[in-house]
This record gives sequence, structure tokens and C-alpha cells, in this order.
Amino acid sequence: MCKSFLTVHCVGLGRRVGLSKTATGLNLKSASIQNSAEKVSRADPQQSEVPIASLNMAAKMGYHTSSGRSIGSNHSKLQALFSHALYNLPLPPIKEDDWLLRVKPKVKDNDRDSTQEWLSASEDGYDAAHWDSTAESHPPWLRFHLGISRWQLYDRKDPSLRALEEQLASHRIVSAVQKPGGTQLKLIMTFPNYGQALFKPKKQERDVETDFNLFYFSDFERHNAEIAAFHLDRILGFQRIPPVVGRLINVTKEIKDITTDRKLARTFYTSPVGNVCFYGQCSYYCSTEHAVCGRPLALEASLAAMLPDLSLAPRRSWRSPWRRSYSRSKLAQWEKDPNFCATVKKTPPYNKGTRLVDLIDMAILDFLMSNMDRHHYETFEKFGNDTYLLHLDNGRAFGRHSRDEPSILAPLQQCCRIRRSTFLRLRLLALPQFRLGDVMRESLSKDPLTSVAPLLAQPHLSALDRRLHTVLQTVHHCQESRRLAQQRNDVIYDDMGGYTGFDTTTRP
Ligand SMILES: Nc1ncnc2c1ncn2[C@@H]1O[C@H](COP(=O)(O)OP(=O)(O)OP(=O)(O)O)[C@@H](O)[C@H]1O
Ligand SMILES: [Mn+2]
Repeated sequence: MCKSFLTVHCVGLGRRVGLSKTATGLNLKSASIQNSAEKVSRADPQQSEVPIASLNMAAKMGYHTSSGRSIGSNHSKLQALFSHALYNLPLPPIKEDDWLLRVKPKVKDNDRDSTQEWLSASEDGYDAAHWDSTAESHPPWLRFHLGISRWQLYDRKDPSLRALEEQLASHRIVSAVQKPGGTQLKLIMTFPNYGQALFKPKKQERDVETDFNLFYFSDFERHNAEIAAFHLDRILGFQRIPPVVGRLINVTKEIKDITTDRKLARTFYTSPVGNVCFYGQCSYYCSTEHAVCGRPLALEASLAAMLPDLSLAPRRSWRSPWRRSYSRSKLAQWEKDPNFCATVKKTPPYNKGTRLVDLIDMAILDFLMSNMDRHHYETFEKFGNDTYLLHLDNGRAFGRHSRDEPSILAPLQQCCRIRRSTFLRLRLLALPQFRLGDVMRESLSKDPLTSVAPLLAQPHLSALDRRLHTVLQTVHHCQESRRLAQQRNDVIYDDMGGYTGFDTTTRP
């Protein structure tokens, strides 16, 4: 049972907590910490709060040390990239309302005693929780939630992010149940400190290329794509994908033996060669033909940090104007109309603010990793239209390396617009001293599953560099055609305000 000053958990836990909302001090509009000082819960990026033991563990697992230098290498392209000015641009000032979960400013006197801290006895495999209003008492997943702002999902330099990744990769799994909805099997896993992760299993070997005759919507999801997408999004400087790590799961001990999900438990069996398999229940690929199997027990999987529960932080789902037709014979509007973008530009929410360039950022991410499955995207409702797009669900990326899919880039090509900061970072990533494929390799080498096999095979890394060149060429063509037509050059959307000194006009 938990007593809470922080209602985040009780709702997110999915278990009975035994206290009424008023008793827990729940502010339904937002998570509430009953303390006046906002500073209490936001991690200070300057100050490492990761215990030494965790850093040792992280080192063993191949994560960065606190200096950020990768273990066993003297020259880190990734570190050099993240030290570059373009990766350290100042964010707009963060006002009270720009945090997703707000710190409740005042405690009523009669609430004070019962709501000052969160207490729970250790039971059912969960740790006793003694969380108060100080950041030090909060587990890393909670620091992640409290660090979500209008401008980014996390601060790349926040040391508690490393602790979060480490816990996703190694903490004991207390519960594993199916996540309903969606087309493919996925589980919600819970850790002793009440943190949760979205689990997606390995369904195919990393080097299998998607069948060219398959429509994109029939493609299987890939656990390594979820992991690689998180790294790529961070390397592009977006911070719009929740942290994802790879992990070897013991199918019997960490799923079958502990699950309370009877529908899931019923689908376990032993294959003819003695591997433990299961297939769960879902609308498409949940049958013995599509079972996921351990070898004989070990199963590779991706674990993504869960976002705050929808009851605390509702999200809005938007249909992408450039979504593909789900019919095998019909074309979508954007495929038929060369002036499609002119219409989109006039249509809310694309007619104001950064929504259009944010969508173009997402198209660039998707083109680089060849993800054709971005029919929808989500935003946090609290932030209205003035916020970034969440890049969730990347399991269908990195399916092909031998071919590129130019139609994914249609938003950039048709609208001829790109954020200045994105364009400059892309140009940086094309330089030999950084090189996208190289920094991706280095970044992915920190993931625990690299010990099994590199998360992206070399042809995928080379494809990233090739596609990056295509993106830069596309921007160049846009600039040239606007110049020739003597139109005002509105290709580069200036999101960097006073920042000067970066040249945006030269060829890639
Ligand atoms: N890290 C996360 N935290 C919380 N919710 C998430 C997270 N990642 C995804 N979701 C939610 O879960 C839903 C299903 O996840 P996802 O899209 O990855 O599964 P899927 O099986 O591929 O679904 P679909 O078949 O509909 O594409 C998403 O639409 C999103 O709202
Ligand atoms: Mn999906």
C-alpha cells in the first residue's frame, strides 16, 4: 500500500493503492508534489546523482562513464558531437506551465501530515518506497517523468537518464502483462521501484531485409529498430523518443513464472527443439506461426521507459497529413497533388508555429531509418499546439538497407522547409569527423545487447550516411529552385533567433 505525496505512481502502477485521491493530495490536472520549491524534483544536470556503484555497473555494461568518454576508446566522435555548440543551444526559458507534471505549490495545513511523503511497505516483490519531495529520494523513472517539458522529453545531459537506462537493462522484473491495443504483441513490465517499461520481443534476425513484395503495414516490428531509433533521435538532437534499451530476458523466469495475465500465460509452450515460446493475444500476429521463442530461454527484447500515465498526462493523437493509404490500389492525396503542401500550410495546426517543421523533422528521422509506418503521431495535450511531436512506435524502421524510400521524405520535398537547427546538425553529421554512421555505431555500442551482436549491421549504418546525403541534397534543390524562381528564400525556418555564425547556404 502506498501513501503518496506524488500521485504519479499510484495511477501509473496499475495496482491497488488503497488511498483515496484526496488523501493522496492528487491534483488531477497534473501530478502534484506538495512542496513549494520546484527545484526539489528536477534533476540538476550539472550534478551527478548516480551512485558510484551504478556507474561501475554501467561501465561493466559498456555505458559511458561520468565523463561521457566511452570505455576503452580515447577518441569519441559521439562525445565531440554532443559537445558541439549546435548540441548545446539554449532552450527557451521553461516557465511553470512548460513542465508536463507540475509541482503543487502549496500544502494545506490539514493535509500536511498525511501527504508529505510517499511510503509503501515492501510487498509482492516491490521495494519499500520512501520518497519525499527531494530529487535524491526519487527513482530515475520518476525523475524522467518530472523532467519532461514543452521543449523536450529529456535533457541529454541529465545523469539520471543513465541510471534510468541502466535500471531498464538490469532491474528485477516484478510483473509482466500484455499491453492491450495495437497490432503486435507487447508487454508492460514493472520493476521493484514501480518503474515500468514497454517490452517488444525480437521477432526476426537483425540482418533479414524486409521482403520487397510486402506492403509496409505487413512488416514485422523489430526490437533493434526501437533501440536504434532512440539513439538516432538523440543524435539528431531531437530528444523526442523515450529512452529504450536492449535486454536479454529469461522467458520462463521473467515472464511466464511471474505473469498474472492468464491470457498470456496460456500461450506458452515448448517448441520441438526445446525452446520456450509464447505468442500472447493481439489482433494480428499472435498465433503459433508468429510465436516468439527463447534460445532456449533467453530472448532479446527492447524495453522502452514508459511515459507518465494517460490519466496524469493525456496525449493527443494526430493523423499525419502524409499518411499512406492502407489500400493496395489507392493513392493518398499527397501522392496525387503536387501542391499538397500549400494546402497543409494553410490548415491548422500547420499554419502556425513549429508544427510543420516538427513534422518535417519527423519525416527526416523516418527517411533516415526507412520507417514507412508513421500514420499517426502524438503530442502532450497539456502543451497544446506549441510543442514537439512524440516519435513513438519505431518498430518498423531499419527493415531495409539496400534501398531508400524517397516518398518518406515527401513533406520536406513538397514543403521545402526545414528548421535551421536541424539542417545545421545534419550538415555536421555529414562531416568526416562526426559521420552519422560512425556516431550511431558508437552510441549503439553502449547498449547491453551489443554483446550479443551489433544492433545495426554495417549496411544499415552505411545507408544512414547515404540517406543523410539525400536529405541535404533535397534541401539544396529547394534553395536552388527558390533562388531561380526569385522567390524569397523561406526554405530555412529560423528557430535559432539571435544565433549567428553558422552558414546555411553552401552545398552539402
Ligand atoms: N514508451 C511509451 N510509454 C507509454 N506509452 C507508449 C510508449 N510507446 C508507445 N506507447 C503507446 O502505446 C501504443 C502502442 O504502442 P506501439 O504503437 O509501439 O505498438 P504497436 O503494436 O506497434 O501498435 P500499432 O500496431 O497500432 O502500430 C502507442 O500508440 C502509444 O500510445
Ligand atoms: Mn506499430
